[in-house]
Amino acid sequence: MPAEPLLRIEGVAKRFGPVAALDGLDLDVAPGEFLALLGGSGSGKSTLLRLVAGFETPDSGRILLRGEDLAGKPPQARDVGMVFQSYALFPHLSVFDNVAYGLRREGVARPEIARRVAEALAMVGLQGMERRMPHQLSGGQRQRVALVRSLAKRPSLLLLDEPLGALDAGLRERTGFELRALQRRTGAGFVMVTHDQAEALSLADRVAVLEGGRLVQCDAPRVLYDRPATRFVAEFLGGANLLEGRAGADGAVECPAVGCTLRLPGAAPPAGAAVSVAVRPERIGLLPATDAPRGANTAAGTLRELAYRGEAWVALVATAGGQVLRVVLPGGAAPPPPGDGVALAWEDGANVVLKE
Ligand SMILES: Nc1ncnc2c1ncn2[C@@H]1O[C@H](COP(=O)(O)OP(=O)(O)OP(=O)(O)O)[C@@H](O)[C@H]1O
Repeated sequence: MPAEPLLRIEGVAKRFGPVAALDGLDLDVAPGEFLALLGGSGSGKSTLLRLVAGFETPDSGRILLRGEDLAGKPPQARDVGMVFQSYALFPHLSVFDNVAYGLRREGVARPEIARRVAEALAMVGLQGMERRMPHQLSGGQRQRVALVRSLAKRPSLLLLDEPLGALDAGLRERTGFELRALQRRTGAGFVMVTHDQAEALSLADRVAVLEGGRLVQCDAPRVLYDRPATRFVAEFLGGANLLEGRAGADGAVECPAVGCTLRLPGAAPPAGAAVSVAVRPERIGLLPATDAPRGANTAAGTLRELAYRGEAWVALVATAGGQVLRVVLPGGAAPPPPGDGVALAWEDGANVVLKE
């Protein structure tokens, strides 16, 4: 992280009556960084964007853009653009006029407006569509117009609130890639709200996970996925299995709900300590009961449910201890039929010890 972040959020709190929408949040965004804000409904994601854009005022804390405190600065005076899920194009204005709108309001000269609009539309492959009205565009095209409209003023920070939420799955992925390319080309910092974890992981440089108005973890996608800090993050991202146990004198963790012993990577926990461990479903191998391995990180069980998803199988296995574990196998695997006895096995490195 460079010395001066593009955006710095320091201890920001915001209440709406009895609801603490944000509860003392600290977060930095580096210049040119793509940050995703991920969290469940009501976790405070939109409130955070609205505070940065200037549509709401924090109760306490500071918001700095390139070191400048934004307190008291109206939205239009901030070097910040915003894109909403609902496109929010002016229906009675052409594509050209929609993109030119903000530039005209700023008093930019006409030839410069024409140049910037053409450049903006070319960036998202919409050249030649200047005269079209919003209703003559597809959903994906409308969202691209909304995107470049918000970038026409060349803000150093772009806030995006569920920008892909209204698009269907195929278009969502393609527009996501375009968004990413656009971000790289403009060099602007992007902060995107989403509650789609796959979208956050695939597009962002870092993902900030919010829970109840607090930041629970902010890391690169791979780190967040492989090393979730808390139970919430582990469950929210990829539906990890949560195993509870107690450390023995040898450092191994007995897990009665599964009927297994866990061997942890790294330093052994003190004897008697309660330990929570996350194990990703795709890190667990599934074998016929006849090939059951012995020792740590193995469990016996019965295959309860099996679902084919094309690129993967999802299996639910009721373990000897009673807890049901979720296992994801590659689509090319040939799992046994439901009802069969199975054995599960995973490596030490798959055991991620959670802080809380
Ligand atoms: N203007 C408002 N008046 C009253 N309560 C509000 C207002 N705006 C937000 N809240 C409350 O603050 C909390 C956080 O809301 P926010 O919209 O930031 O969540 P979110 O994470 O964006 O949720 P979603 O994913 O559902 O959009 C919620 O409990 C919400 O009901």
